[in-house]
Order: sequence, then C-alpha cells, then structure tokens
Amino acid sequence: MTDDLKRQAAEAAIEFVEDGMKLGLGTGSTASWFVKLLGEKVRAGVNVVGVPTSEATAKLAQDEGIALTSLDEIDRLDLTVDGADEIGPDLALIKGGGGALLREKIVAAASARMLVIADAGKHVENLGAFPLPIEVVRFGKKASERAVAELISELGLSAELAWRIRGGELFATDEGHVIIDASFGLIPDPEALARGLSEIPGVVEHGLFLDLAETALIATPEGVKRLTRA
Ligand SMILES: O=C(CO)[C@H](O)[C@H](O)COP(=O)(O)O
Repeated sequence: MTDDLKRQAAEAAIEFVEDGMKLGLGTGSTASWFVKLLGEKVRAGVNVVGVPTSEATAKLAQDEGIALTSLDEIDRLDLTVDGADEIGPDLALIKGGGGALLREKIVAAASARMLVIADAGKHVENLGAFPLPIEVVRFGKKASERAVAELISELGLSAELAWRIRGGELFATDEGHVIIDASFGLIPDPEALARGLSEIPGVVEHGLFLDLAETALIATPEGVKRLTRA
C-alpha cells in the first residue's frame, strides 16, 4: 500500500517534467520511483539531464539511461524532485533517513524549484517524531556530539543522540562523514534548532530543510494532494 502511494506521488511529479530540463534527482524509495518513471520518459524521447543526490541514485539513473552531469557543469537546476522523512507546516522537512542529506540540500538549494513527493504517512502536524539526522565530520566527532547536546539543552529541548550504525560500523555518507540521529519527539522551533546546528564547526549539515520545498505532492488513498508553500 505505502509503496503504491509512493509510486502515485512519483507519477504526479512526472507531470512537472518538461523537455530540456535540468533535474535534481533525489534519494530514497519514493525518489527511486520518480527516477524509474523518468527513465521511461527518457526512453520515450524526452531529453533531460540529471544531477543525482547520491551514488545509489546515480547508479539507478544510469541503469535507466538518464543522462547525468555534475552540479559544477551547470548554472542552475530547473527542478529537484526528492522524498522526505517528514513534511511539516510550511513544507518544512526532515530529510536524511537515507543518509544523503548533504548532497540533497546542496542540490535542492541549487534548484529553481524543489518538489517533494511522499505518501500520506510522512505528512505531520509538527516535525520531530522522525529522528533528525545530523551529519558531522569524523575529526573531533565526540566534541561535535557534545556541542550538539549542549545546544539542545540551551534551547530547552531534550533528545536522545545515537550514532548511525550500518553493518556494525559507523555509517559513512557519500562524502565520508558520519551521522548522529537526534530523537526529539517534537521540535517546537525548527528555525532556532537549524540556526544553532549550523553554527557548530564539526556539523557539516542537518536534515532540517526549511524554506526549500516549494510544492509537495502527497499521495493519500483518496488521491494525490498538492500543497504549496505560502
Ligand atoms: O532524505 C532522504 C534520503 O536521505 C529520503 O528522501 C527520505 O529518507 C525518504 O525516503 P523514502 O522515500 O525511502 O521513505
């Protein structure tokens, strides 16, 4: 059922693709549906070029026959289509469940428009039930963790911090960094948290995507809802 909804959201996003577009290609299971459907469109003759947000998406896009380029080769992307872990008020997002938040944010910020696609389970009243990914450089990672914990307490919040592990080892992002997952339960002021996290030297990026998504396509059992940021 959820996979069906993810596909429906991706199908709705395909309608936004126009010939000649430069596209940011998101990461995750919902974004993968979009890449697969885009592959069909390319094979039907539509001419686009994509910038993938992860090695996994690059591989999938190549398998689908989608032409890829690097962000350094172009000025600006027309549209980025990506999934999310949570979509809150004003289309504020938590992203990075798949560990691609850094490239995802760089690509979204370099796009004229970011379109988020998701199943209805991702649409929430407040952000924070999904653990917030915080990407840190390996050097001094314990000091970064302490600084994150201090910030959280200064903001009057509480969160459980856990290093992301895969296969018994620290999970490594495509850029070679590591991730702290911060379980807040509720993030009452995402802007204040985002500002504070960005000021910590060892924090490369965090999964709060604020003021980036312009449109969300949320697939529900009753159809795909379109939300636009005010
Ligand atoms: O941010 C992401 C990866 O870093 C994904 O977009 C997010 O985790 C949603 O994934 P899925 O569509 O598989 O639920």
